[in-house]
Amino acid sequence: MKVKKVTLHLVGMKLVSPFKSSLEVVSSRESILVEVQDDDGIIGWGEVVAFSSPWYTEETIKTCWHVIEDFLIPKLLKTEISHPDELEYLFQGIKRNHMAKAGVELAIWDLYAKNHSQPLASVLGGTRKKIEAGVVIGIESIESMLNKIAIYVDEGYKRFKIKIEPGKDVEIVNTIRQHFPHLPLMADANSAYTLDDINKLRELDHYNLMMIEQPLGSDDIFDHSKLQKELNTPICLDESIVSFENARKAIELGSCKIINIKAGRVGGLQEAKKIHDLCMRHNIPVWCGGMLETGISRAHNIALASLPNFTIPGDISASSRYWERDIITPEVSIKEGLIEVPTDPGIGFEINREMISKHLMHSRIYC
Ligand SMILES: O=C(O)CCC(=O)C1=CC=C[C@@H](O)[C@@H]1C(=O)O
Ligand SMILES: [Mg+2]
Repeated sequence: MKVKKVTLHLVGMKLVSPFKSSLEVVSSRESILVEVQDDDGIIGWGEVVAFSSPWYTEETIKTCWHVIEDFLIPKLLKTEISHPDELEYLFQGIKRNHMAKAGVELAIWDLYAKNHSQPLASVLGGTRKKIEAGVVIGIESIESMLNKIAIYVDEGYKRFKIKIEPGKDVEIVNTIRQHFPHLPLMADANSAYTLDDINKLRELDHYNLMMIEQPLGSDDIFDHSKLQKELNTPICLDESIVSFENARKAIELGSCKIINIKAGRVGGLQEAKKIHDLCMRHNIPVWCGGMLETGISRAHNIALASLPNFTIPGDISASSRYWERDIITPEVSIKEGLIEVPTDPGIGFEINREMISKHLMHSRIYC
């Protein structure tokens, strides 16, 4: 494959309702859509999932645009590629900037799969025809969280994640458990606690949570290893796992029993696959995280989650969970809590260019 043209589209989309975690309230979302075209006119799509400000990781939409434009695209346009795994080597001189790299890498995977007339899920090694859908409820009033959970239960979701923070944790979990005693429930703290909060975190052990996601510092696998020894509830790491090497060390230290894999956070689908395989060898189940993304990244997530060790429903919900109208056709929908893995080549969804134009803030072509 020889990429002859790259187009970056910056879009801005309003969420159907604001999403609050312990770190930030997100009401609208900027995303960079990466469109690559090869010599034969075949097009692949990727998405950069960094946010506009560096609250979740250090990257932002602006840093990603800069890194992609000034460093990644010039390398890409100069190089003949036979497989997406070659990008790791091509981009190795550029430190970190995982979300920028992943945006480009995802587009190359889509292009590669379309070039081979294969669904992306198949070329990644996926084995599932359908994946189980999970949904996330941000920090809101307890009444509103209970209402939302009831609606999502009716919609068939298989796993429910709530966001927690100090002062909005045990009481909320306790109330939810009173109303939904058997709900497959987990809590994500986005690093809001320290080891000083160990008694509070121990209280959560009484509520049969599937896991507690990222309770401690985003770069702290050591304290997580201490905490996991004190808790019965499995710890799942999100922000702390930015590479295969992190995952290896976290597993060796016993810092977690579950890992949330996001292709954007780890630099792309190839690294995500490597972490998946490592976890599988160590009996660590994984699930696919979400980033309040458009249908393009959501489609990549569906393909990734079709791999065999994605045994826990991820944060992959219907397009309508976040968007009035998504930018892919058909939109992602849930039937009996399941999402079908597309069988058409590449990501298996059409891109709705009209919707992209509607939300376009800026675009640029490189060739
Ligand atoms: O449904 C989704 O897309 C997942 C939403 C979600 O939980 C998150 C999105 C982005 C950053 C975080 O707050 C977070 C997470 O930590 O997993
Ligand atoms: Mg998380």
